[in-house]
Amino acid sequence: MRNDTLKSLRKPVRTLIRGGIWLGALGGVSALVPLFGLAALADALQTAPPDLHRIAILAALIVICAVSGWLATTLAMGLTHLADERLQARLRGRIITHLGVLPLGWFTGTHSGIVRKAVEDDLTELHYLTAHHEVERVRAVSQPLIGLFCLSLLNWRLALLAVATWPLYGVAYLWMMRGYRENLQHMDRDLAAISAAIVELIRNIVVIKSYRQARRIHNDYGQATSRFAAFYGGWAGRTARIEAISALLLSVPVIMLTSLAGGYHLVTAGQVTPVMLLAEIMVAITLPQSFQTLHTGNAAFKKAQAAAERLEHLLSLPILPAPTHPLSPRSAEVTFDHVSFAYDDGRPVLGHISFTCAPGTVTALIGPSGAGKSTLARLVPRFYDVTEGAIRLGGVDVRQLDRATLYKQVGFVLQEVELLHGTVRDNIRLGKVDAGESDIIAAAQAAQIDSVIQALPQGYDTIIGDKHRFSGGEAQRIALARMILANRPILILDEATSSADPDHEVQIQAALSHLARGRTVIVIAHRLASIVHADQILVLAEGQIIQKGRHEALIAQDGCYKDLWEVENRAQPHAHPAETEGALPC
Ligand SMILES: Nc1ncnc2c1ncn2[C@@H]1O[C@H](COP(=O)(O)OP(=O)(O)OP(=O)(O)O)[C@@H](O)[C@H]1O
Repeated sequence: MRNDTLKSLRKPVRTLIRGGIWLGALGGVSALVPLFGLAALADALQTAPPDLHRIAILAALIVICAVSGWLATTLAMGLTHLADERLQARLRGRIITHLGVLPLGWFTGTHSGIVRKAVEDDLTELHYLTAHHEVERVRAVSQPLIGLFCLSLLNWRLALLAVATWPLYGVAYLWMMRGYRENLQHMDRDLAAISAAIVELIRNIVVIKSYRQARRIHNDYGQATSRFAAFYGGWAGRTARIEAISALLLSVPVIMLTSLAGGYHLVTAGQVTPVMLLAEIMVAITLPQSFQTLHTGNAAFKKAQAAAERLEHLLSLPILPAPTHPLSPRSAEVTFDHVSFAYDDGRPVLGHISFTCAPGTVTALIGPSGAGKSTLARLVPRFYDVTEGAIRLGGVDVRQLDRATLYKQVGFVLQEVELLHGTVRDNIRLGKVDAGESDIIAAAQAAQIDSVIQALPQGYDTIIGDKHRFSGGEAQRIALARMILANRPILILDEATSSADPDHEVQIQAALSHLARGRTVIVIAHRLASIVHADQILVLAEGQIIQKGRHEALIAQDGCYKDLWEVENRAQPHAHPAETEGALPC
């Protein structure tokens, strides 16, 4: 299965790789000819008088074979590098295209690591395999085989002599690899424990320090590293000793000594000539390199297989289906028609939700944490597709709109405001790429952020993330300015005031009022005070709408909303949203 994945990924460049493999084999074999040629040359030089014609032919043959061997190898590498380049370009293209059609919801999870790993690490693993390993491997296999075959043509004893130390090496190698897989898994587990301790330390550093728990976390980290050191020290020590012995068995001096000792007997017994022995030595000393190449190549191959599987997984993630006959919405009305939704785990998050947002009205969603407010709001711009029912924009199912039309209709400002690395101007201009300076400034003014930007030494040219960082509330107002510029008829605002302090919240509310004017807005709110004028308030609990209506109507009836209103009014005027929310009675 693993091999199939790798094969199918590399199928488009298979011909180039095969060409590289054949040329690599040719290069490996050609590189052997000079070795035998040198031995024959030594023989020719011994004869008296020297046969100059034979010497010249041999010398020319040696040079031609050495050069053509080098050429074949270079060409082989050229072909495999070309294959790799095409494969990388193709895979990058496929990744980018696929990322472009994945549901937006996929990106809100913790998936950025997968994309980074795919684009950086996994493609690099494939690079080594495609561009280098195939040619190196075919050389590593063909050279010893042909070398030994030629030696056995001269005298089978020479071929045996060339591999005399191999059985000992084989035993040492098998000994070294005993329990390799289990030990590797053990090592992975220990390393994962160390990583977890580091991640825990970094992620929670503020909490850890403020509660003086640094020592406990250091202890966890210390124990994890000690466990790893104890295990790895034992394994690596044993392996290193055996590796040293096996390396010695394949070292040039040991091979030469063995060849000379064995060769001496063969020469004195008249079974081979000294020149034949010279050829044997030259072949024998090239063999360990082949072992080394096969050994490292095998590890690279396994890594590439795992990388191919990860890439295949990424590329096979289900995409957001595109309509075959896209339609256009007839108005900015939003309708939820018996919508149910469950994430991949299958647990129902929303059940049979129905409501309509008339064009140009504000609908507020409230409810306890985990009620499904964000999920509901994110279904409109198709972060995910509904499991049952339908969401319609201007009477058209969102699944019948092509992506460009959908995003032209629906704008969203989410909990995590994303400002890109670039100037403030460019960040606002994202809303409308051809916007002029006056439009940008007008949008920033409407979003109550212009004065903050103007006060910066570089104003709208300030690079975000370089020397300047905006506060959460400021970042949100920049995102709102962007949205004002984008001028979408339908807006989804998810907890747009959550990271603002009370002073900033007033400004954000002003920006929101400007933005909401004349648009259909669905806003997730944590403070009821900010939504008392909403045209419609939906109270959600456990994925169901439990109350619906305007503020006045809702506080006039017993229920969750009235309780919440009382809790909020009893609480300190500027309670943090989460505090009020934690006190939700429903
Ligand atoms: N990507 C996801 N995969 C699986 N379950 C999820 C995912 N996102 C949210 N959930 C679950 O769906 C339910 C509703 O979550 P959601 O974020 O929509 O609630 P919420 O009312 O917006 O909460 P909050 O006010 O805390 O943001 C929760 O049980 C949550 O654990």
